[in-house]
Amino acid sequence: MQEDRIEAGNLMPRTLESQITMEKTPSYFVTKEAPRRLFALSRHTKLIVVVRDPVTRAVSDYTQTLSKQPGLPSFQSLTFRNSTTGLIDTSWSAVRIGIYAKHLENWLRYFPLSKFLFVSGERLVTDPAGEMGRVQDFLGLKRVVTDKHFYFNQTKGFPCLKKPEGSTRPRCLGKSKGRPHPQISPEVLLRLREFYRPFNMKFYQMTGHDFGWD
Ligand SMILES: Nc1ncnc2c1ncn2[C@@H]1O[C@H](COP(=O)(O)OS(=O)(=O)O)[C@@H](OP(=O)(O)O)[C@H]1O
Repeated sequence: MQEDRIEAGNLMPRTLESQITMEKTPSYFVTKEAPRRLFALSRHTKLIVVVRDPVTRAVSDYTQTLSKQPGLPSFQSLTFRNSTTGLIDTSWSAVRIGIYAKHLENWLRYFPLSKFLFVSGERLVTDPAGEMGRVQDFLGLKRVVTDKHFYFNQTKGFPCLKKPEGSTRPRCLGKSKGRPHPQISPEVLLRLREFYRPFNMKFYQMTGHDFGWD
């Protein structure tokens, strides 16, 4: 389905001169054929990628799958191909997706770096208005969304919108965003952190931006 959407440009809504069409599919970033297909469809497309610490991302991904499949094996058993040697299972999608440098390499074969904006998932939580400012600048929009639009909701533990479009009431993201994560042994997290370090360094180098994950 997702691939059909990208391939069949005519399925995208028609856009007036004054409008921007946006499409959000997280899996495009990690889909091998996506850059080629998007390039064929529209080589002038601007690309926004939200990235967070790949270790936390893996745990978040696992938490999401666990909520749908309660009988899922432990995070630890899925992380390691061989627990004695500590060999990481890079075929597990929760691990593979966080190797951002590899995915970006695939995209850079078609799109120059100037077409990308990398949004920090961490800063999106600590400074949503700041990150949204960067997004609006990148898209060539007036800075309409500012800190006036956000407040920190203590119960949710995340920033929420004071007054979303078409509503008079504040709104937080849904229950599936910002769920508590299961406790994972510090040794497993450390091993994963070591695994990602060289890929993170490469990613910082490629993007010219240190995301501070180490
Ligand atoms: N404002 C606000 N409210 C709630 N959650 C927030 C917010 N900003 C960022 N986040 C983080 O977004 C994470 C979920 O986003 P995903 O990338 O998994 O979403 S998506 O399913 O790919 O669309 C989600 O991850 P988890 O904490 O693991 O649930 C959040 O940490």
